[in-house]
Amino acid sequence: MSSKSSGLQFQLPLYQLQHNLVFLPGITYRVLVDKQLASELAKRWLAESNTDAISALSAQFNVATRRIVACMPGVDKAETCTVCVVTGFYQMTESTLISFKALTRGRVVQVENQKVHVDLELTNHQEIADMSQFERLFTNVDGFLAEYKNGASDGDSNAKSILLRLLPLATLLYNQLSASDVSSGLANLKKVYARKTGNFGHYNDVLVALFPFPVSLKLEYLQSVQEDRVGVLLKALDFANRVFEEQLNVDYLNEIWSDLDLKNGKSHGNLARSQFISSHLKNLRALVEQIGLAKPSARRAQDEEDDDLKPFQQFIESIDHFAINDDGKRLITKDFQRLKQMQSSSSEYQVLRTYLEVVMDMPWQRDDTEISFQDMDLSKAKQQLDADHYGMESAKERILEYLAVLNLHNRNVSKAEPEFISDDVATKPVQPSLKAPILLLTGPPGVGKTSLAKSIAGTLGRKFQRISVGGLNNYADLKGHRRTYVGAIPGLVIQALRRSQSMNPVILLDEVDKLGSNSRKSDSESALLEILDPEQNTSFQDHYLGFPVDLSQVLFVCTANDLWELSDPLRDRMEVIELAGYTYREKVEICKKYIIPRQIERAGLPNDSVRLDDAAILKIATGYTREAGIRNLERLIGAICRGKAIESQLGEYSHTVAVHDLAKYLGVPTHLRNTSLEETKLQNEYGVVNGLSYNTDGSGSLLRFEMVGLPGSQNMNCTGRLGSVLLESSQIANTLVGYMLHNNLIVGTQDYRDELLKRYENLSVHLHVPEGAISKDGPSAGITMTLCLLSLVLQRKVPDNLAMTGEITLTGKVLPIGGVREKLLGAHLAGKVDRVLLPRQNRKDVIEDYIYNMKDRTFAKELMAKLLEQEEQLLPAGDAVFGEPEKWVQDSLGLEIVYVGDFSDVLARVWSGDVAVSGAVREARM
Ligand SMILES: Nc1ncnc2c1ncn2[C@@H]1O[C@H](COP(=O)(O)OP(=O)(O)OP(=O)(O)O)[C@@H](O)[C@H]1O
Repeated sequence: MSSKSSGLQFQLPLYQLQHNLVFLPGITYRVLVDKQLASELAKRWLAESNTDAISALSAQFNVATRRIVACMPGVDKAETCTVCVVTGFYQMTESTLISFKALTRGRVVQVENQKVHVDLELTNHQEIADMSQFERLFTNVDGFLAEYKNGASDGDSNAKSILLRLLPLATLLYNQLSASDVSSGLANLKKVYARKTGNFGHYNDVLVALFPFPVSLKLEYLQSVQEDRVGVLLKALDFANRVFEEQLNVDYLNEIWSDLDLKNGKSHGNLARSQFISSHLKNLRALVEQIGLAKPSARRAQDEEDDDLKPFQQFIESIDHFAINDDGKRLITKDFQRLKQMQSSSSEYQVLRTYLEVVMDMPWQRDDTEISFQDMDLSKAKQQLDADHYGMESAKERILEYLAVLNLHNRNVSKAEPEFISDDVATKPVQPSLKAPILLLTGPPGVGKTSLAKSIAGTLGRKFQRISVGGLNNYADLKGHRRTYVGAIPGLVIQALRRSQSMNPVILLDEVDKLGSNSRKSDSESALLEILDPEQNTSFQDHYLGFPVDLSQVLFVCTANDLWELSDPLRDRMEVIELAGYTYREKVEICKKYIIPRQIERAGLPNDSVRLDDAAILKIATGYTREAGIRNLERLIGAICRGKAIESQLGEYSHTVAVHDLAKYLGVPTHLRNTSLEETKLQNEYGVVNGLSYNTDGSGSLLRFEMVGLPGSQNMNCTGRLGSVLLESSQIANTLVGYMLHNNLIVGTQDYRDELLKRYENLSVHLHVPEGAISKDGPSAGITMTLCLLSLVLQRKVPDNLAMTGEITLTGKVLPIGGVREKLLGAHLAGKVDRVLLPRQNRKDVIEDYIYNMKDRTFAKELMAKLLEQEEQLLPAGDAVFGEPEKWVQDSLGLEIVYVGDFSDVLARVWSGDVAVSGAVREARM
């Protein structure tokens, strides 16, 4: 310190200042001190206050109080301290406010046991030769304060000054320099320095204390020896002047601001500016906090915010290890940087945060983890499929084939040498992509499509996710909404991956045939095509994520009720596995083996506590439900089990449920007796024929065609929501019957033929197909309609135990139709019918169905080859056949199949030869 030591040495109590505090003589400082620390300090002062040294010191500085303390600046091994007198001591709730009036500097001689031995500086003499730095400082301060103030009051008119206010340093300085005591102090000093001569020691101390110089400068000034002190001060002034003239110069700032446009282009200029502003605000906050202006709560909020972003930060730091597309990595990192700059209260912050949360929550594979495939034991997979599902042998076989293929794929993938893209990324092996075929399970509702898909996931040990795509109208549902939309979310596929927390789950796309309304169908379908196409789905673009995602490890399984509702491109991408409905016998078996045990468990009853006999199950299947699948059946069994659960708690309990108990649990059956096919009292049943239909839900059913004749002239009126193809069939029927009558093709006397023709010519008919709620279409009612009309003209009843299906041509030829399996099942489920007329060419379908249901698959395939070979020989002759497949249908469905090649066959079979046509109907072709 002073080269001239005062020789006045004192031992004073020590108060260690915080690191950012430097006390300079001539100023009174108020400091908040922890309550406990303050009381310890007070004790020390009191203990020391009666010493002679303190009395002498009080006298020296002419202070009344004897509470004198040496305040040490917060640096290691400080050489100088400030000797202060405590002028105030105010107890507050949480802390104590102490006022220190700084008296003089003291050179630290020794520090010991909370006491400091100091050599006091008694004089502080400083003269200044050149006052220009001081003048410059005051001019700069005045100019700065005015400019800053202008910006605050001018509104938008003074854009330059607003820029100034963006600078944290400017705001900080303005806050400090415009504080009332500082500004009045500076104004007084200005006057003092205007005198230009004299001892400025005391004023220099006050100037340094008042002016917001950096703490390091203040410390240097405090510790400097008297001779050097002016030099240090001038250095500080020069520093401050340069800050005002360069950093806080409005024109200079304006240049930087305009530069943002030049560097980033006009379109990105705004973004750059907003970043500029937000970074300044952030810096400002940090600065304000640093000097202790920010409230502790604000500080805490900032800390919390940083903590809040920590998981994102960690994710970004390790992003290179995740199997995320390079574009994606870049985008995510950029978005995170943007998030950091944003105000947490802004709405965009929330949107971006949610986005990053979604991205982070995706089950990204780590690049360094190798995908390991376990070889699947196919016999175990078969066991599991058998354990989960009854019957459906062919479907299970196809699934096993599929699993075997998958297994081979996986083996090849794990054996394949990892490819390396280039030397610089050589550490990242590229996983060869797996192109698994996509399965499509079709069939009526409740036949086990969903549960089969679940079993596949189970056998593969993969997670299972179901996405119902039925009714999806919007492309964005599958592919996500762009982030610009309010409430945007990722598409269903990405959501499924996120839910399953796996990049290789089995995803079931349910009801792909019901995708979208007609007008929007192609939209959603093209999204589905992209997802299902192995070539495209390695880089699937979800709009929300905004970068490509690899879906090639996902196993997609689709379900549909009606295969033909799918567009060709979609159908072509998939391996179709058809599931048929169940016969009554199969339903009984499934009920006993699967449904009843499952429902007993769900009802919380002990095993085997509900026993339904076969007759009761059959009654439920025929009287309460008549569906192709077993969903309702299961629901009803569930109702019985719940009824039993109540009984078990009320006392009397019997395990068995017989037919007569059913009403108690299930109420009135939906089908009491099949009355729909019985005669009415109003008229003869001429013109009523049972057709067979294939419904949009993939099931088959019996459809009654009614035709009534009225006097008229060959008008035909059709009702029952018939589609255009059915209406065409009715015209064909009319023409064909007319042709047969006009050409006397019906065998009989001429009078009889004439009478038939007359009857036909004076007839107007009305064709109605009941169940008007359902729209009907398709060509397969050709023979049914023709027979209806003929039955009316001949006035001959068609047996009601007979049902038929087949397309008819104008030449009377019967053409094959689709959905044979479902139609036969529909006839079976309807009851009453025991004979079915099928087009001869549909025999191959009956053979297929027979083979489909055989348990021994190897034998089944051999048999199929044999049967098809026979069929090829038999078919051209159009012979009537009744072989093993027909016998199987008779045994399992109770239906006799009769094949017909043309309409004469139909007549022969329906009326047992009583009605015949002479000559070949084929001659009608002219
Ligand atoms: N062969 C079967 N063996 C055992 N249980 C079966 C069988 N078929 C179906 N189920 C059971 O029937 C219920 C309904 O099946 P599921 O939901 O899979 O039908 P679905 O064909 O997917 O119907 P939808 O087309 O309406 O979605 C399930 O509980 C399933 O386990």
